[in-house]
Amino acid sequence: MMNADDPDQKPALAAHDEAQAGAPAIVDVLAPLALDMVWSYLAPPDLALAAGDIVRIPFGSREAIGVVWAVHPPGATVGGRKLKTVSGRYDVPSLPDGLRTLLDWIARYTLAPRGQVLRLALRHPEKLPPEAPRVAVAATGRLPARLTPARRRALAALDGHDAMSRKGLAVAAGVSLAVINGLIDDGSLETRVLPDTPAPAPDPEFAPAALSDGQAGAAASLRAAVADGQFGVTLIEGVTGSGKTEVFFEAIAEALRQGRQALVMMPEIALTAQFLDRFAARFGVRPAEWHSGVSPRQRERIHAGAASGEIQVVTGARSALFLPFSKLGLIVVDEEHEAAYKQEDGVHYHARDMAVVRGRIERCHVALASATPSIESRVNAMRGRYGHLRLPERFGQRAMPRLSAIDLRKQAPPKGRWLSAPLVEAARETLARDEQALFYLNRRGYAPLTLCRSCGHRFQCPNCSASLVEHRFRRALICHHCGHAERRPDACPACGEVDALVPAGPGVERLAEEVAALFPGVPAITLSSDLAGGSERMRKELDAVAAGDFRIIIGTQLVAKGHNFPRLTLVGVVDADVGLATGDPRGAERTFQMLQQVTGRAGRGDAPGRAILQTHQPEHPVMTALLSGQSERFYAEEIAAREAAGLAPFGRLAAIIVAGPDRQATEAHAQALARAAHAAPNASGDLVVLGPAEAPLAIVRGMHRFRLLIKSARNTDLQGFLRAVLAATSAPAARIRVTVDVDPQSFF
Ligand SMILES: Nc1ncnc2c1ncn2[C@@H]1O[C@H](COP(=O)(O)OP(=O)(O)OP(=O)(O)O)[C@@H](O)[C@H]1O
Ligand SMILES: [Zn+2]
Repeated sequence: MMNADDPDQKPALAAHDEAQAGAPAIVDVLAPLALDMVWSYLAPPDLALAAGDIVRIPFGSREAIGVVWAVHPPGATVGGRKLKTVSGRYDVPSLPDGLRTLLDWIARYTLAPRGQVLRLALRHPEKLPPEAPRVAVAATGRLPARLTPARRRALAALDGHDAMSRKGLAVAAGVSLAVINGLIDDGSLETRVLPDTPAPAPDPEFAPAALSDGQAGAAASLRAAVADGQFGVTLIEGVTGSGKTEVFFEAIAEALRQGRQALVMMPEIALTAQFLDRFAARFGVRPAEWHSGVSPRQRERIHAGAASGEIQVVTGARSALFLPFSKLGLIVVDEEHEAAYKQEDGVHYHARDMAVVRGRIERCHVALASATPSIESRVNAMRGRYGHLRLPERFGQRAMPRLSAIDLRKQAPPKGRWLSAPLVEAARETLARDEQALFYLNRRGYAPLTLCRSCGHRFQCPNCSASLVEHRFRRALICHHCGHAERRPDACPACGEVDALVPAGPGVERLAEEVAALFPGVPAITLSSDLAGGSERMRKELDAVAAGDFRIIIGTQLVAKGHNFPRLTLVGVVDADVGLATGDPRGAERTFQMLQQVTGRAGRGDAPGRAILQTHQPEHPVMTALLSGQSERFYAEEIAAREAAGLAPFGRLAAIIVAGPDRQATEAHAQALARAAHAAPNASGDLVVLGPAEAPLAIVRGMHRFRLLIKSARNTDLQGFLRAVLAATSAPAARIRVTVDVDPQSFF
């Protein structure tokens, strides 16, 4: 794979190399290690290296992969040290300038070491076996010696076709492969190697939708923004079912007409799966799909295609942002408010925010779409920093779902049950009309807690300060934080009592049991992210739901947003209060968004929809805003509260998390950091240091966690301050890890 190893592939020497013959160029190479620095190497005399090239370098006693980050001007020397020489260059696309600028930017913003950030974009070139050639069979015109009925059918099925694959022909003719092979042996069919045809390109004129007036106005303004070819951001805020997808499709079509690429980001794989077919209906072919489940060969193709420009549209989760696009013309961030865009380990970056940064670097337009925008994007739009397009009504005169609440304090379900009588009644009516009902509960597994009735023992994770969640289907108690799993014992491990263990509270598996008992024989499906089988299986299940194969859906947040199930007319939220009392400063915003999204699944087809919230606090501002349809009021109050508290986007926040196996040593280091923070120069005088405090999830994976919060005004150099604090604190003891989280989203 390496150029340097391949005598036929010696690249031509660049002009300045020839002029400097004898004085090899010096390059700085960044390696994908959790370190901030680059290393200088000599370029091999026969290799003209450029910034972005992916190379192999001698590194200690081994070889490592790295990326040329800078090429020194000819004649430069480095400190008199004896430099090692780059071993070779990989024959894969190099990282384009825009992408390297983005990676440097992310490193500066998140404080993650540059080498660690590089890992987001660098794929280790893999040695894949050569691709099997695609072989087809074609008729030779010669009749076989013996013409059986099966052989006749096979030859007839080929009539009018140039060539077909052996398997395709066998299926088309309804014969076995042996029949086809016999015809090849007899000389009636010949095999042909098909040329490698490039993937068909999406066609912007394939099947444009007839847009509503509102959509058409929004689409025109986005098209103009894309055609303009400059950086800019637009927030597309449209109620659930308003047809935001059709609007951003027109922006994608414009990027394609301009000969530029488009990236469509979705918060999770379940959404990309459904998007593929909708895209194909509009543009004639599916877009490239990029996420962790894609095969290595496909990844390599997409990587190369993004770099060459041959792949024009990619849809994917967070990591698609780091593909080496060569002529990006549009980035769409769908469901921009989703917390899943924030990466919570390794490099703590927010993919929506970094999409805006990449858009600025690539000079392309960025469209953020949501029915329930984040407070940050909402404020940016209100202040005119972002364009703001609004679709206040559903497409096709469809009404928004009718919302009502059930006060669980007054209408509690029977003991050990979770569906109240009015909700069950509503579901019966829905099923009688041949429509679908969705029961929404954002809790995976059977029960969130297992208790001993005899002694009160609770099953806790041995590595985390968290309860074990019973998963009956997998016959295990599982920790949702570290993955620890154990068998559910017959006797209580604390008191030895047999048959005394009871599940407490519901998860979707338990809810499914209740549904089966209440609605015997009604086809139901439980959908949660535990579903085995990856994105293909997910796509099939979601298609089956959309086709109406199931009458009842029991689901977690996986089914709450983005999906379009035309026959779904009732959404029952089993526990609307989950997420309100967690101590998360974003709890209200998150709950509001989630409930708005999930209730928005109802009534998207011809029949009107309704949604029922089971709650213990119908007077909570989140519930009253939802029930009265006053999202504006909710946003106004949330924005005012954020402003008063100096939180984003009005102020800035960063967390420093210290984690270590020994509680005392960990806390001591957190305190040392706090002392350094109080002593560090605070030029603007507006920095506030809070903590250290034990994190709400005090132990995760056996590591004790302490957290400092640092608050500042919007224009303060928060990163500079954090850097100074880290530099002023002596290195932590072995095994203590310090993580910086700028703009934290999670407070556990
Ligand atoms: N112009 C159009 N012509 C035909 N059908 C349309 C059009 N616009 C939207 N629709 C249909 O309306 C439904 C809702 O559209 P879409 O899924 O784009 O909504 P959305 O705004 O993305 O909603 P959500 O925020 O809930 O995901 C879909 O079934 C879509 O096919
Ligand atoms: Zn655990």
